[in-house]
Amino acid sequence: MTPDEMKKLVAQAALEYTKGHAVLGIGTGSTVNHLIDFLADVKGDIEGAVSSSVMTTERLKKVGIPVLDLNDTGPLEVYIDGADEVNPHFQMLKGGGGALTREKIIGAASRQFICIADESKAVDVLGKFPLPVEVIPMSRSYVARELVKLGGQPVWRENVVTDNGNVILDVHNLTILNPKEMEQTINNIPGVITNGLFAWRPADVVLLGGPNGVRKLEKR
Ligand SMILES: O=C(CO)[C@H](O)[C@H](O)COP(=O)(O)O
Repeated sequence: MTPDEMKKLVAQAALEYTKGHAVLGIGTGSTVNHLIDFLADVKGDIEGAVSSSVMTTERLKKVGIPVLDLNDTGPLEVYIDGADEVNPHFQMLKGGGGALTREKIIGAASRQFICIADESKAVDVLGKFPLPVEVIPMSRSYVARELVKLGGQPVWRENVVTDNGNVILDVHNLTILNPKEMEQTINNIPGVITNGLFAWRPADVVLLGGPNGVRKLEKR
């Protein structure tokens, strides 16, 4: 089974969590794209979705699902999104697709965060995948120097402008033994909008797709 087939499998399994909810929060990425394709088949049950990126907005509109403003919907019951890494505490490293800030906002505004990923994303310690940090353009070099002081090697994701008009530094070689502390420390650097650690707001349910099917991990 290819990684993409595993993503498709797990996306289909996530449909269970959309039942009974007229408004959904929808993340960004190739796994979520499969979910949107499945949602197209049940769109009669969906009033609309709050989208975490321009890419997701376009895809939702294409399949005929109305895109709603989080300011109008109020708190959401469920947010479904992928991850670049997820640890045994359901803390995630996200933002490979550059949508981390809106993803973090919708995740925070939702009662349940469902993480969908292929099983290669499950790790013991976060940080092998470079940690994305969204920064205001004028602060890029300053923030990069501060990230070096934390032991990382920031690389500017050149030619990428986020949906919020900012830039991204991908931080390599960080040892993230305490994800909550690292999330807070990086977010305290002036110029940082947010970073891709989802430690303070971990997932509530993790669905992992693998060759033997979907493994469902729920918090006790
Ligand atoms: O955080 C993200 C986008 O900003 C994605 O959820 C993450 O990069 C996983 O993507 P994919 O489903 O394509 O593997």
